[in-house]
Amino acid sequence: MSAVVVRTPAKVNLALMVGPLRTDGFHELASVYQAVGLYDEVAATPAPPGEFSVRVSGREAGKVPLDNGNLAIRAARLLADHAGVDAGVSIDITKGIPVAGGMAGGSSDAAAALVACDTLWGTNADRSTLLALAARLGSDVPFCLLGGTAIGAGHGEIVTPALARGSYEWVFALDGEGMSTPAVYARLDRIRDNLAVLPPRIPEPMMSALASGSAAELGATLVNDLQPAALRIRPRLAQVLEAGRDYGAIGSVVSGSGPTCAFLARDHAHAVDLSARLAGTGLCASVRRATGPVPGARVVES
Ligand SMILES: C[C@](O)(CO)[C@H](O)COP(=O)(O)OP(=O)(O)OC[C@H]1O[C@@H](n2ccc(N)nc2=O)[C@H](O)[C@@H]1O
Ligand SMILES: Nc1ncnc2c1ncn2[C@@H]1O[C@H](COP(=O)(O)OP(=O)(O)OP(=O)(O)O)[C@@H](O)[C@H]1O
Repeated sequence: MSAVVVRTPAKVNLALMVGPLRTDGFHELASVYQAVGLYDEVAATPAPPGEFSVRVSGREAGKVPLDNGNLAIRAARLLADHAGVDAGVSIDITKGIPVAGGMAGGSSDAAAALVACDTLWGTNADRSTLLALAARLGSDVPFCLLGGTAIGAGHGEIVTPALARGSYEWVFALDGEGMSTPAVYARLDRIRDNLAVLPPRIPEPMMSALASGSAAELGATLVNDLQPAALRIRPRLAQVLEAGRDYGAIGSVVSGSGPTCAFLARDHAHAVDLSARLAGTGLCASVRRATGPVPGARVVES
């Protein structure tokens, strides 16, 4: 068989409510994820049994590990072990998702590699098996399989599609320098300073906004408990958020663990205007536009 190509999206957390630190090192979460149209492409071609390799091209390719630290390789090995196949694969990733930007780039590649290798090897794993394998690879990986708009529970790995209408116009301000997810969670713990933390809950107004499909309502309810921690680590992000609000964004929030800042625009024309104005501030490394929700990791060619 020739290459299996999978297209896989970035995510933004519309709500990221962080509960107590658990004994396994994860925080209990209540999250609303949305998949947005910034994509990586993951191509899998056959390789001799036991040989797993990865090449990376595209934006920020130099920042991505090429060894077993690459989440796509780990996903391929996990599926081979689970399915009991003596297989190998050569993986080519074309990055379009910011690296270490809080948009689940590596997680999305892991989801894509599961889907690509499952097709390449004919292992025919069912949806629940793929979701369970995804959960072992990282908290965001199951959502990257699912796509759309979904609720995340547990440490983010238990995903359920959300009742959501509408299509939303996003503008993302990228920072040149990535941020470490564990460091941002650790900073939040320091800010909280052992004060009692309630179980996380998704704010009801956000679910109503999604059910109604109103961008203005959704924009007003964007929330991220990690944002204060991300701003302490990277204070310049506060200026980026302020600039977006000044230019009329109807919602603004740090994406996941940051440093990408996400802005909701009123409509397409406003998104074009907002992205040009943000780029003009010189406060961010680059600016990208995307719509959401979009589907999760999908085979586009085989
Ligand atoms: C910030 C988010 O992107 C929001 O969706 C996710 O919570 C992070 O998901 P991820 O990058 O897939 O993270 P994982 O690889 O599962 O975990 C990396 C590290 O982040 C911290 N972590 C992650 C998820 C969670 N619920 N609590 C945590 O404290 C832990 O230190 C963990 O060791
Ligand atoms: N396929 C991959 N693509 C990008 N980074 C990867 C990949 N595999 C492993 N990594 C490593 O993971 C780190 C985090 O990168 P990633 O792009 O997944 O961050 P993120 O978008 O902030 O993640 P999240 O939003 O899930 O917390 C990178 O610094 C890199 O070392």
